[in-house]
Amino acid sequence: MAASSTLYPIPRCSTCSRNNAPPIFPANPFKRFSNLQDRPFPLHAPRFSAGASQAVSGGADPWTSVSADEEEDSIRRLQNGTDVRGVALEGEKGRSVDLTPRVAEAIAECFAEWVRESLRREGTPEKGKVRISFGRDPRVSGPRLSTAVFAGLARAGCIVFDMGLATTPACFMSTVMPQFAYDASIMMTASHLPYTRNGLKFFTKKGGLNASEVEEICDRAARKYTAKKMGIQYGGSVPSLTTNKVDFMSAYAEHLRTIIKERINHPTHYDTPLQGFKIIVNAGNGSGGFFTWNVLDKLGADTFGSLHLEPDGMFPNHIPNPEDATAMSLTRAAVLRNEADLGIVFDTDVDRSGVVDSSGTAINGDRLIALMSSIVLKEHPGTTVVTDARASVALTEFIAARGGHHCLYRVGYRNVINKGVQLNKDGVETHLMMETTGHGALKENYFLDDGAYMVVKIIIEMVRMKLIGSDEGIGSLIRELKDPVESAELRMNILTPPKHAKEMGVRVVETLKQYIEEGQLQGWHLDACGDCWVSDGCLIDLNDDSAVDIDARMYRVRVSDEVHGQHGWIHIRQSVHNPNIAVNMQSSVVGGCQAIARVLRDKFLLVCGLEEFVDTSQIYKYASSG
Ligand SMILES: O=P(O)(O)OC[C@H]1O[C@H](O)[C@H](O)[C@@H](O)[C@@H]1O
Repeated sequence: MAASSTLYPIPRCSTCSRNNAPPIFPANPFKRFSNLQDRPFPLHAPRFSAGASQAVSGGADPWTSVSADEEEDSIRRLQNGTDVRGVALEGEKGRSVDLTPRVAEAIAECFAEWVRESLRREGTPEKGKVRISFGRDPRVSGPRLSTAVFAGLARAGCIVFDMGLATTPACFMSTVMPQFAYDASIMMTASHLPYTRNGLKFFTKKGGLNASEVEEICDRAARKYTAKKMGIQYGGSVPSLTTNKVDFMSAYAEHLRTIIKERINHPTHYDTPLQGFKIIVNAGNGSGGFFTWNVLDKLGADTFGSLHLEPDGMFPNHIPNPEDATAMSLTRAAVLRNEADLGIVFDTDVDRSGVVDSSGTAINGDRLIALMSSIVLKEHPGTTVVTDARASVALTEFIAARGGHHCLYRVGYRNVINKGVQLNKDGVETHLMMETTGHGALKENYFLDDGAYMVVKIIIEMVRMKLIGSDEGIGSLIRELKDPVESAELRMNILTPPKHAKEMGVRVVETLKQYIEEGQLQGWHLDACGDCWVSDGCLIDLNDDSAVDIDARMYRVRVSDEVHGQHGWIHIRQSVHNPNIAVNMQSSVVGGCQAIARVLRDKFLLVCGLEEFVDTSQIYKYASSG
């Protein structure tokens, strides 16, 4: 979207109720910033040209004549990074349902059209109808929305394969496993978000769609929805709805079992290599229960004491999320109670995981990355590991001490994975890409973030250690990883109307960058370099590199003071999912994060003139605490 000339309404400040501040935005809200002037922000995909739309509909394009309205905007806003996410059920204060069956149908139809166009563009010979698989997590809105998705896919002329309850990585695998090899797949999930939410993730054989591709699909769906609502004819009649039920999860589970058996190659019981191991799974009532009965049990593990395996779309126990404190502490307790060798925590759709070792230590975030790095570095000495830029300095040291290279990159699992793909293309061997949220992808596994596959790697290592006579357990592999002395994550909600939130997020983040570049925040220096495999960590985060699909503005800043020298960092970015700005900090000195928050408050927020547009209460509270 080009810099707009819109004057923003002055919102009411949530903390002080001021609402009569003079407008601070000039006619061009980006005028003050020379680096932003005249540069279109890639916040919205351009509208399709008439030609492009004709290619879709095969005739004159009636959509371009439909003017945008608030409903269209709300459909476009369902794009959340690389996913579609929205409210599917009533029950959230201040939020109405925006992911309705009709909207889901329009999005599914547009995805199918997009797939068909992509296949044609790539010159893939058409072998009849496009085949699309579909899976979902157990959310209560799932069955109703699924019917709508099937209708959208059928309307676009696809053959639909219904996998039923499935995981996100399994959906991708259904496009590459030879006996299935669907052209594309859709997973209906809202990951760890509350039961009222739902969403869609899209895959082709090349992997998950990027943010700009999802943006394009949502934009098209918004116009299709409006056209339909206005009664404009844009396609033939809806074909009769037939879906083919397919038991893909059994095939996928067998695939995981085969990997475990082959790689452990147990000398005495090849088919049951997990005999003698107690493993606790906490599926959080999401889609991950299959891993217990269809993988671990069949390989001989004792999974007695596992938690929340039954799918329940109301998630009655806790949020299925390896970052969730309750999920982790319940799993730790179960591991200790049952004297288990390992505990596993999956998120709802199993693209993320965390583990607990036999001593009850939670291994998620940086620790999980360290554990996976130590395994992968043994297999691929000297490899580069890509993570998001919220990883600790200690993690960089841990990877370097094992001969690896650490590339710190943009937050967002797709960004991290794409960076790894790019590095490999550039000749920099990169086998592991992991986000601190628990998304982890391996080069050996299609660069796919698969929480179950990550756990498979850890289990194989655990058994191998035992086979060579070590009783130390997998926790011993990360004994040398130091925890940061302090770390904090705070949020600043954006107070503008939703349609301006992205733009305001850009403005706040870029204004802070400008202050830092001008030296107004003493001891703060932007962390950026152009080399991706230096051993002390690196960060390419230019935000305006046209080669990179920018979904959110973000910067990491090194922070020093006169007493300690460089003692920490602050990472500031637009949230991918919500109208807020995320602020992460780490420091190696006690009180360091609070000192960073004070500088942010006093030298930036209080003076930048943007305070009216963001809720700074969390920063203020943290800065003045203690
Ligand atoms: O921007 P936020 O709201 O913090 O969310 C950011 C996170 O969202 C999801 O969980 C994605 O899977 C992560 O890759 C991303 O880092």
